[in-house]
Amino acid sequence: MVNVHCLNNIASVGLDLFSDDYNMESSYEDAQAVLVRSAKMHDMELNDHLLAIARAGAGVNNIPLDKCAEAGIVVFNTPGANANAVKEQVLAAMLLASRDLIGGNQWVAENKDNADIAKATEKAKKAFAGQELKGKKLGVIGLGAIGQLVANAAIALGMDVYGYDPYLSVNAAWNLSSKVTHIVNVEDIYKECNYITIHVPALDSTKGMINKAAFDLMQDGTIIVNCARDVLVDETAIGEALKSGRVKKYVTDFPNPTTAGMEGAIVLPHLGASTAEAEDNCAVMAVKELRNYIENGNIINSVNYPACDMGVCTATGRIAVCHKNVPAVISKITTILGDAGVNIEEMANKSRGDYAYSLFDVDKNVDDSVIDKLASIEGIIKVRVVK
Ligand SMILES: NC(=O)c1ccc[n+]([C@@H]2O[C@H](COP(=O)([O-])OP(=O)(O)OC[C@H]3O[C@@H](n4cnc5c(N)ncnc54)[C@H](O)[C@@H]3O)[C@@H](O)[C@H]2O)c1
Ligand SMILES: O=C(O)[C@H](O)COP(=O)(O)O
Repeated sequence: MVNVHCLNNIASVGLDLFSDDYNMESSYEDAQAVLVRSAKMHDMELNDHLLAIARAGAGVNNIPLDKCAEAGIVVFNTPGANANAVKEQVLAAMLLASRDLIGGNQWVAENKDNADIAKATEKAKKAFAGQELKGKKLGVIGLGAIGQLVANAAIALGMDVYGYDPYLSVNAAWNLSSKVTHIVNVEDIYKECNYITIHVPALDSTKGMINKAAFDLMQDGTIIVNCARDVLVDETAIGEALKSGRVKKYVTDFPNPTTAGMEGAIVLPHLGASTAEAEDNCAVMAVKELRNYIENGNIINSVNYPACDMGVCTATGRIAVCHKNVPAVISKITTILGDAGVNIEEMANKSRGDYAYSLFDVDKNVDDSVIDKLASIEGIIKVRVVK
């Protein structure tokens, strides 16, 4: 039985994919597999039997990725599974920032008892007039799963779209409309665009990237949309930019003591991925990733270990090894297996930064003493008999 613990609510359509071999009632302390959305895991203990964590979503800044890698815990996310939900929210955000629908709706609520509301409307409505998206310049920073969908949708709405992503994957580039103008210096986005939306992960290199220097380059009345993470925008600087009129509206999905109530900000309670469709997609993908890792040792969509996929094991046994990406680990493993009379039928060895992962399909069952010998090799983090 494999113990599973959910740190957040995970859609049942995903959880239903676990077979009877999984115990869904496990505590966190006993879990071998954990499912999480935005629960913060940085200060949580990582138990010795924890094999994998699946983030049902995109951002993984709530998970200590290096600490997990060091403990041989493979962390997965679900790339693209909630991208359409966020794209639709970004479109709504741009519209809410352009047309004062919120103010207009509030006016109606405040005047609901006025018997002459229909007449009053025609006088009052000029206070809520707005501008159109068509023909405006939109800068998209980060053209991954979400950014590319936003860019393409904005093209369809008649916007002039500028895209910036120095690490753009080939797949993302293929999916991007050829009408998107490729921007090499992010400063050009700040200088040129009426609307700017950011879709990059929260990393040391991206924190505070939209800062005072960026606002100083912008035109008056720029609209900023942030459905990625609060830390990407310098919130003191955007408060000042809103006061000066450099920024007309800041739509953010991340309330905190600074943004909640900030004048000129439209603040949403982290709703980007909160659609039934996105929650289902993320849950299904996360559970499939966990099962594939636990049952086959395969790693697909990890954010701290390399991809490694040998399909379903047809040999007698399969051994999975999380290890440091250092010389001679593989030769030491093959020597120990050879000395034990075990033949390797197939193997894979992949690395990612400081860490590596290897799978060995072998012709006989390997006893505990051999596994212990493998585990004692310098640089080996975790050895698991998958089959
Ligand atoms: N509001 C929500 O509910 C919600 C939902 C999903 C994702 N998110 C956030 O949005 C982020 C992006 O999600 P995604 O699914 O598009 O991820 P993704 O990994 O598909 O795309 C991220 C893109 O950012 C690019 N990038 C990285 N550093 C950059 C930089 N310095 N400048 C420009 N581009 C850079 C990468 O090359 C990549 O193409 C997530 O990391 C998460 O924080 C929020
Ligand atoms: O990174 C993400 O996928 C989003 O921020 C969604 O977070 P949630 O799953 O907590 O809604």
